[in-house]
Parts: sequence; structure tokens; C-alpha cells
Amino acid sequence: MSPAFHAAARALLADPLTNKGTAFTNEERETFGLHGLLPPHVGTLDSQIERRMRALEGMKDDFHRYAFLRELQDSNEVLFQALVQRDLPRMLPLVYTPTVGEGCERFSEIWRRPRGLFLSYPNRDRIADILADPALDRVKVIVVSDGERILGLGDQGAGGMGIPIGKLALYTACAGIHPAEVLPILIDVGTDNAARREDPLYVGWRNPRIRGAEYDAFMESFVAAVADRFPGVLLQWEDFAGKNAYDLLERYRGRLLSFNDDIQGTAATAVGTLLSAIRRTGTPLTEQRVVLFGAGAAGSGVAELLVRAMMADGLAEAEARARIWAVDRDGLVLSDIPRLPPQQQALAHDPADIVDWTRTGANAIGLLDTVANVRPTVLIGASGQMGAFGEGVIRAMAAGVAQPVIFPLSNPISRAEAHPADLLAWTDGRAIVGTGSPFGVAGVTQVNNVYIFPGVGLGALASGAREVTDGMFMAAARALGALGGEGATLLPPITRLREVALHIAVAVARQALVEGVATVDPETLTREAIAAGMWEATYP
Ligand SMILES: O=C([O-])CC(=O)C(=O)O
Ligand SMILES: [Mg+2]
Repeated sequence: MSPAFHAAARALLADPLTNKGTAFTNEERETFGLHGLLPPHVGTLDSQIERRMRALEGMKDDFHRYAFLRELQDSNEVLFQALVQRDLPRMLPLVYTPTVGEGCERFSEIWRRPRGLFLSYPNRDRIADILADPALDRVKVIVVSDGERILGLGDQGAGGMGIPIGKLALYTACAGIHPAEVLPILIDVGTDNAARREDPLYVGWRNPRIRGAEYDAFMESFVAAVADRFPGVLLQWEDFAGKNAYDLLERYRGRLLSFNDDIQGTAATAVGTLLSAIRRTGTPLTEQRVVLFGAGAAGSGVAELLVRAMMADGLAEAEARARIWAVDRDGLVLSDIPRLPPQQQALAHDPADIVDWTRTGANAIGLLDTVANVRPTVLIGASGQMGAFGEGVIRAMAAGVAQPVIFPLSNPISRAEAHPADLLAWTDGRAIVGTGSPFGVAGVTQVNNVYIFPGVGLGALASGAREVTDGMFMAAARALGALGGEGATLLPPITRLREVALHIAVAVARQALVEGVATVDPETLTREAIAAGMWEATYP
């Protein structure tokens, strides 16, 4: 064997996109010069999965399982994906929420090998060069974060990379996007998390966050470089902090095929699940009273899509808005509060609406007073505040409605507004409960945007959409709600996420056609055609 042949053999094993490990057949070992580099046993994908499953079970905690799975992904993508897809209910909480939260917090501890791209501020003049890498020629889907609002865990700086990696693993697992076609990107503009910055192991840029005009200019060059290098790419904005999340979405949704998962994906998931819930309770959407706790990107996204859904069912906009009440850091969101961010101005009630409210204190009106006066049928948490749905709040709500719908959506588990078992206990089992993170409590639905983003992305790509419209998210929410759940749950089980993604993709693609933003021939846009394009995790 020539030196080049030896080097090629090693390269084949080193590349996670080509490596098959012990599953290389004897013939392939012969052809590619792999004998000796691999142990003699010739395995199968199944036997490899079994070996990794056993290793996983022997580990001491989920964080180590997460790290193990990340390494597996970096050494053999097919095996990683086959393993994840084999047992999604077991694997999802390991590669995604909630464990990915700790994966981000401890990212620097387990950093081993490059995956995706770090675009750091000091490299701001090199973005086009970095993107020029031919290894990225096939990229179709980008998930990008600047790490400032990682789940409910706040600023994780460069450690936020765990989120784009995790979301894209699910684009592959659920929407069948080939692993070579996904690109996680972390925009590293520094971190205001002093603990990260002072950690000698921290892998990110040790600088306070760049903000204002410099940040905007950096994001502008990022978007321009992406649009130039990857025409038609779908870009998902993920875990940006409030104002940036809105600004980037609005500034760029017309220029790049893009959406914000926390604003729009979470909204479609919550509204879809709510549509499923009200088929149980029998009370129409137009008669619901909704209290939202946390009016940041996710909370106000939910509110806006709810308004849209209520209007589609016949309410005037003002009537819809009158049914939704938001409580944020400073209490009930009222129009006389100075310097409300624009998305909260849209949700604010007139102080005249509450003149006859009973109040427990003279200051800002908190969640308990809001619940006691509004008597909501639906309570949604998107605050990142652990335990905010306390016993008093929940009992007050349950006193006014037979089947309270309660969705503590904040992630991970350590940031959830309530434990679902408590919600069931405090309502004598009457509550219909959905949580952002998986708690493993029977009858509780996981209301996580993983039910939406893979399908929306797949549908947008399949239809060659020029834009991801609000109507496409509404279509996704309705498609999800129509699926319903099994037993007490409101959504299909995690085992069916791949079918869910396909079902949503079809609805989204059809809506793109209806709205005239699709660019492909409608004849080709069938469920079968979309399904046929989904990659399966098997060895070539
Ligand atoms: O990542 C998740 O599990 C859901 C999500 O987008 C978030 O909490 O930011
Ligand atoms: Mg998110």
C-alpha cells in the first residue's frame, strides 16, 4: 500500500460521515485498506447499536451520556442517528432538552473536536473565508445562536453551541435532513456571564458581549455572507435574547429563508397543543381566557399566534387581545408602564380594564392577582422562573374552571414554572398539563418546539419557499393540533416525531403554495415526494 493509500484509509475512518467502524465488510476493508486498523470482528449496525446502548446504560449520569453521544456523533454519524432514532423517548432527553442545557453550561469541559462553525467577533473580517470551505457545499439547514439566552439558563457564551448541534441532530432524526446538509453556527460576540469568562477552561472569546451598532454590523456581515454562500438555505434563529431575537427575525426574514424557533416554533407548538386540548374540554378557542407568564420572545410569540388563531375563528382583533393577559418581570403588562418593548405594547391592557380588580397589594399586579381576576382557562409559562406556578396560583385558577389547561414551557427542568405532578395534585387531577421539558409523568404532554421546527423546515425547503410566513406557522400549528394525542396526552408520542415532521411539512408546503411563496411545481409537492427525500440512517 502506498503512503497515500494508508492516509486515505485513516481519513475514511476519521470522517464521521464515512466511518462505519466495525460494520465495514471484509470486502470494503480490502478495497479501502482498512484491515489492521479495525478489529477483525465484522459487525452490523444493529450490533453496533447494542454495544453503544450497553455503554450508555453503564454510565453514571445523563451528562456523561450526553458527552458520550456527542463523541459518537463526531465519530460515526450513521450509528449516532440510528441509535437516536431507534429509541427516541430514551435518547431525546439525552441529546436535547433537558440534558443539552448542562451540555451548554459545561461545554468547555467536554470540547473535543470541531463540529459546525464558531464565528467569533475577532474573526469578523474572515466570515466569507470560513464559509468558503468545500466541506460545506451541501449545507441546506443552518441553526445559529449567539448563546445569550440558552433555554432558561441565560448567557452561556460559546457554550451555547450545544443548542444548534442538538436542534440539527433532530432535523436529521425527525425531518431526514442528511447530516452533511446541516450546519450548526455559534456567533461568539463574547459573554456577560462572568463565571464563564473567568473559567480557565472556557473555549469562547473572553470579552464582554459586543452590543449595539457593532453587533448589528457583525450580524449584517454574517447574513450577507450566508446568503451569498448558501442561496436557498433555511436558517433557524435560536436562543437569542429578547430584543435581538425580534430584531433579527424582522430584519432578515425577507432576505433569508428563516424563522425564529423560540418566537414562532414555540408559538406554533403551544397553539397546536391548545387546539388539541380544547377538543377535550369542549370550550371553543374564542371563549378561552389566557394568562401568559413571561412576555419575552416565546411568550409574546405565543400570544400573537393565539390572536391570529382566534381571529381566524371569528373574533375581531381587539376581542382576541382582550382575552389574553401577559404578566412579566414588572407584573401585569399595562399600557401605562414606561418603555415597554414593542412586542409587549401589543399585549398591554388599558389600566381602565382593571379598575374593579381585587388586589392583594398596592404595587404592581402579580401573577396571583391576575389569575384571581381573569379566571383564566389557560395558563402558559415562558418565564424561565422555576416554581413560579405555586400552589396558591394554581388553586386560584382551578377554583374557576373545571379543566384548567396549564403549560409550564420553560426549559430545562430546573427552569420549569412547576412540576407537573404538583399541578395535578393541586387540581385534584383536573388539570390538562403540558411541559417544555420531559418529566416522565403519565398523562403529561411534552409541549416542545421539536414538534414543529423539523416539519416547518422540511416543508419550507420542499416547497422552495421564498419566505417562512406567519401563515405557514399557523398551518403547522393546526396540523399539529389535528394529530391529537393518545390517552390523556395532547400530542402524538415522541416515538412518532418523524411522522409528525412529515405531516407538518406537507401542511406547511401546501400553505406556501396557497400564499404564492413556493417556487416548485405544485405537482411535485406530494407527501410521497417529500417522504422520499428524507434520509434514513443506514450505511451506504
Ligand atoms: O430547546 C428547547 O427544548 C425548546 C426551546 O427552543 C427553548 O427552550 O429555547
Ligand atoms: Mg430555543
